[in-house]
Amino acid sequence: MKHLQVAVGIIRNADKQIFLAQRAATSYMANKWEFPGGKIEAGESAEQGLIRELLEETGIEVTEAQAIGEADHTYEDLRVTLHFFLVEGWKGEPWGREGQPQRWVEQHALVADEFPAANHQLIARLIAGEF
Ligand SMILES: Nc1nc2c([nH]c(=O)n2[C@H]2C[C@H](O)[C@@H](COP(=O)(O)OP(=O)(O)OP(=O)(O)O)O2)c(=O)[nH]1
Ligand SMILES: [Mg+2]
Repeated sequence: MKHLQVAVGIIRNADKQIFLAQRAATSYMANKWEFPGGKIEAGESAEQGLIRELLEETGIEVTEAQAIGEADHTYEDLRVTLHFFLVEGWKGEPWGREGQPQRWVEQHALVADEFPAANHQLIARLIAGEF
């Protein structure tokens, strides 16, 4: 089975709102909301992948990122390991650079069911205010 290493950015502003993007209608797990990010390439660290993906997908230049854990999950035909980073410092203003719908959500108002299953445990910890 294919196994992807994925860097994921929880972009959080001073009002404790988190930036979300919606997956394309044609993608795997279509229309789910997600934290921006993507596949870590060969030779890249997780943090390097994060920085590259957030620039590609949201236009920001990450200046502060803290690793807050990993989640391993197997979907029907795909295994993913998500490397989560809390991003609280950046240059620019995030936007859906690849045309994806976007929104800011209060950390405590996140809804786990809007996300892929691999995110559910982390969403619960965010709602509980662990970070
Ligand atoms: N970006 C992101 N991916 C997630 C999350 N949760 C989750 O299960 N995934 C899965 C979906 C994908 O199968 C996998 C890789 O993400 P991706 O599709 O964004 O990869 P990418 O940006 O490199 O995509 P592409 O260049 O191939 O279009 O991780 C999440 O919160 N954010
Ligand atoms: Mg992506």
